[in-house]
Order: sequence, then C-alpha cells, then structure tokens
Amino acid sequence: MTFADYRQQHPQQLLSEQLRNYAEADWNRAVNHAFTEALGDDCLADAVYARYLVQDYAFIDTLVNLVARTIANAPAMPPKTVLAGFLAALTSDENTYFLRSFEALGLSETDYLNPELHPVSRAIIDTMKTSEVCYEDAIICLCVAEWSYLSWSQLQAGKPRGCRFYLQEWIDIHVLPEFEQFVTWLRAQVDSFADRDDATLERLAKLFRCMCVLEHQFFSASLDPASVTEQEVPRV
Ligand SMILES: Cc1ncc(CN)c(N)n1
Repeated sequence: MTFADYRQQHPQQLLSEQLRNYAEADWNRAVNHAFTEALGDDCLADAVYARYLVQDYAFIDTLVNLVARTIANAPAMPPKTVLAGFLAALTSDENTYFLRSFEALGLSETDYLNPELHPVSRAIIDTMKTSEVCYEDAIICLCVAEWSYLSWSQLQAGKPRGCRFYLQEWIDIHVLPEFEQFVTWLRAQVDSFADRDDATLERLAKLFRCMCVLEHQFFSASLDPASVTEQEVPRV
C-alpha cells in the first residue's frame, strides 16, 4: 500500500500518527525490543551495554551536526530556539553521561573514539548526513530517533530502579519532561508537513520507516552484532 492510500483510509489521523502507524510493525519492534526490556529489567550484561554505548557515541557527532544544520535551515526563529535547546542538552548533559558511563564500564578513549562501525551504525550516520540538507527530512529523522526513545523509555521507567547508574540514567534522560516536550514539538513540526505534495510525503514515509528499521536493528546488533547483516540494512 502506498502512503497516499494509507492517508486516504485514515484521514482523521495527524501526519505523525499516520507515519507511525504506516510503519507500525517496525516502530513496534524498535519500541518493544529485547534490548530495552533487558535494560529496564537491569539484566543487560555490561559488555553488551558497552558495545551499544560505543556505537551510539560514534554518531553523536553526526547527530549534533544534523541539529546544527537544521537550526540553519529552520524557516523561523521559534524552531531555531527549540532546536538550539536540544543541541545544548546533547553537547552538555548527554555528552558527559557518555563519558561518565565509559569510565564506569572501564572503557578508555582508545575503546570509544573511532571504533569499528557496525553496518547499522554506518547506515544511521549516512541517513542523517543525507537528511541534513532538507528541513523536512531532518525533522523526520529526529522525530523517529527521539520519539522512539521516549516511547521505549516510558515503558521501562515504571520498573524497579536498578543500581547501575548508566542503565538507569539512560532511561531517566529520555523521560524528562523537557525531553517529552521536545518530542511533542517534533511531532507538531511533522504534522505541519501535511500540506506537502504526494511525492514528498511518500519520500518522508519511506524515510520514517527506514529510521524505524535502523532503530530496531541497532538494538539487535548491540545484543548480537552477527544478527544483522550488511544486506539487511535499509538505505534511503
Ligand atoms: C540509535 C539511537 N537513536 C536515538 C537516540 C536518541 N537520541 C540514540 N541515542 N541512539
């Protein structure tokens, strides 16, 4: 089914809902993954979390650049202000979270700077770089990345707190009220794209689904790098 067909059948939904529901199977795989379940249950092995965190830190640079470019491409001051707030959080609290966690996990700069990238990490970096030239594409990438993290974190946040700060804080960061407000804002930006032409919306739907697949593959590859092969990784 094309996204245009899906929209015609569900005209009452906002664009962000239509995009998520059109990509439902992959969205659900990302938000209800065995990796995030184990993280919330405090039973993820340190070695697995370290592997995840090293790959995640490898694209923080790309994410920061994506947000910076999106500030430059934003059509007005209000979106620039919101994105600048997110950029500040990424480059301060989130960055120091990674550094504190690496230290606690016994990882040195040699381990976490310039690691060998898994094909999924490479694809996320490439997708973000390709998307940063267009405001709509960049907002779709950010929306999937941050909305899916808010969603899985909300599912895990009610569980008994574990004692490894790096697991607990990763959930806490993604359920902060200001983070939830940022996701609400991203969804509203996406909703405002509803008047774009069919070809653009079809492209945005493809990008949205691709990002959902990359998010769940990223978790799978963290549990077992061999479980996701280069051929299975989608490219936009
Ligand atoms: C793969 C991935 N996707 C999203 C996020 C949330 N910023 C993240 N840290 N890592």
